Amino acid sequence: MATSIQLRANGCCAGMSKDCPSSLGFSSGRGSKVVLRTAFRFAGVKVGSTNWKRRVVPVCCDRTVCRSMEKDETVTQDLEGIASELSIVMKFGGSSVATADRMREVAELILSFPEEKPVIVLSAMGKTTNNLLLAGESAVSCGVSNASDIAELNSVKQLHLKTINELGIDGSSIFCLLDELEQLLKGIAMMKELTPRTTDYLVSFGECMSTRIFAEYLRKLGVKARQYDAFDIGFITSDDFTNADILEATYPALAKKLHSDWIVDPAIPVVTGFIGKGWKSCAVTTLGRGGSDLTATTIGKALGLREIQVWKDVDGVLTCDPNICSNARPIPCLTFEEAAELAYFGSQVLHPQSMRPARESDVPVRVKNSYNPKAPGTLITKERDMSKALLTSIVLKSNITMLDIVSTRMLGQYGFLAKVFSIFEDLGISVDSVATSEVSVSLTLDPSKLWSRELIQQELDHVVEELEKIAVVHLLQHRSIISLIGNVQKSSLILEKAFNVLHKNGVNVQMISQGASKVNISLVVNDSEAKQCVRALHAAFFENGFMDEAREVVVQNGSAKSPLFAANGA
Ligand SMILES: Nc1ncnc2c1ncn2[C@@H]1O[C@H](COP(=O)(O)OP(=O)(O)O)[C@@H](O)[C@H]1O
Ligand SMILES: N[C@@H](CC(=O)OP(=O)(O)O)C(=O)O
Repeated sequence: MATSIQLRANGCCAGMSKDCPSSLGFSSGRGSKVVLRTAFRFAGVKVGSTNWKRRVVPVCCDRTVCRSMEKDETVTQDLEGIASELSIVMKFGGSSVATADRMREVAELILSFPEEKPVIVLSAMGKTTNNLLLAGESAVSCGVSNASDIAELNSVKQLHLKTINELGIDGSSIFCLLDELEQLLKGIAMMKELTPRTTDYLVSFGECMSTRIFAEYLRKLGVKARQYDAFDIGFITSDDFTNADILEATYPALAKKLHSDWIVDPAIPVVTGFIGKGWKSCAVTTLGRGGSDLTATTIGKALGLREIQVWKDVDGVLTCDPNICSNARPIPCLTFEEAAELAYFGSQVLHPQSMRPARESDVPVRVKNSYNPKAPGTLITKERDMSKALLTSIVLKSNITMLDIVSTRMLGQYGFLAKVFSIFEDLGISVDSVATSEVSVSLTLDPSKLWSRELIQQELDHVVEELEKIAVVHLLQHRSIISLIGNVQKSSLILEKAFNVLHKNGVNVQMISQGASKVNISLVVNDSEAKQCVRALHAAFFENGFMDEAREVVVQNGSAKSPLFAANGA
């Protein structure tokens, strides 16, 4: 049963005690956390919840590790050059690699950080994913003989061929993929159906092409680069086509593959964002729209990297969607919790699940603008100084459905809420926000279930039918959730200001919910008035000197030092 494991890198040394094989003490050194995490992943060892301060790491030994323990082996793994070499992950979204010129600029940007050894994650070029989805839809009804003429297929072909041409690269791998894509569309036309599984295979061509083109272009510039399809290197997912979850086995598999390739032959990895491999089906899956952000944070966690950079076409996470408020401005710092809430409640800037791996591994995420690299961007970390923070961002999620459910039974009856939620569970419908009293509950349903598909009227009718067995139900459609993300410790001030604005604009709030997360207050209003409300709230909180006004009130009240009225933002 005895064992000893020694891990050394960057002046950090770790050793597992013979007497206590389920925990591991280590002598700390610079970067020891990262080194150890990387080491464990590399060795396929699962680490339980860590207590780094006490220098004890509980290790959940899986069978392979236990086996090596029984042999009383001493495993010494010199990690010099593993944890230190690949340092950051840089993800570039579709807008950042939309054309040959953009690819050139991105390559230049990457090379302007010669001290970094980055893992690159790319999305499909520009609107390629949308075009592939439209091409698939057209194929279902166009007939086999017309499949080659689908307009969106030709847009995809033209964009990629033009890019190859302009970058002056060989591109033979892309010609093969474009042929394969056309065959696939003919197949869809023949079958007259497009299943979620085929949809994922279809859209995967976008990332497979963009990464091949970019890696080849880097090589043309004299930079060693290696292209990877995520489904070949250990991105193991659930089989929920179009919206798959990353499974735990992904982390050690990825670390092993990327590290060992690097050791044998160092070359910048260029990895397809957005896609994975279903663990049962072994078919290509996708992580939901915008899923390349999640690819990047998964790699950051797997390799224990120093930083995850997500390069977009805006100066970071903004105080509001710039398409709604042209005056939206960048937020310098956010916590993982704030960013996750913002993403979950509809901000398109980050994938809803993408903060999870970063938060779990405590790797900071930086959101930057590839069109304006000098802009500082947004830094997302575990904690930030909230004493000066009030409202961070306003997020709008439109076209949601709200249900008002009032129990038909008397006050004091137990089990009402349990019954309501079991109905949603049985029907597989996710609930967003909830406000409740003892005999009634109002809740909102996400119609798009995180973009994977629309809730159809039939499903809604069925929910209402089931709920009507125990309650009086009002189904309210065309509603919007306005989420106020910020310091909910200061909710009274936020709500006072918000309701003032809404009252002035003649808007009646139909539901309020303040989540346990303490970073989000959600207000439900009619779709028709939502954008106007968001603009008015943004103007009041971020544009009209509200904080100066608030400070004045405090000064008048003789409590100028109250943190409630400190300047907004980070
Ligand atoms: N709060 C917000 N902050 C920043 N961008 C936002 C916000 N809400 C919506 N957006 C939109 O998200 C876009 C960036 O996300 P996305 O299109 O996924 O970028 P990429 O394709 O480069 O990854 C921006 O162009 C902007 O229009
Ligand atoms: N190409 C995929 C994945 C992605 O992440 O894209 P982007 O980074 O451009 O949002 C999509 O359009 O959904």
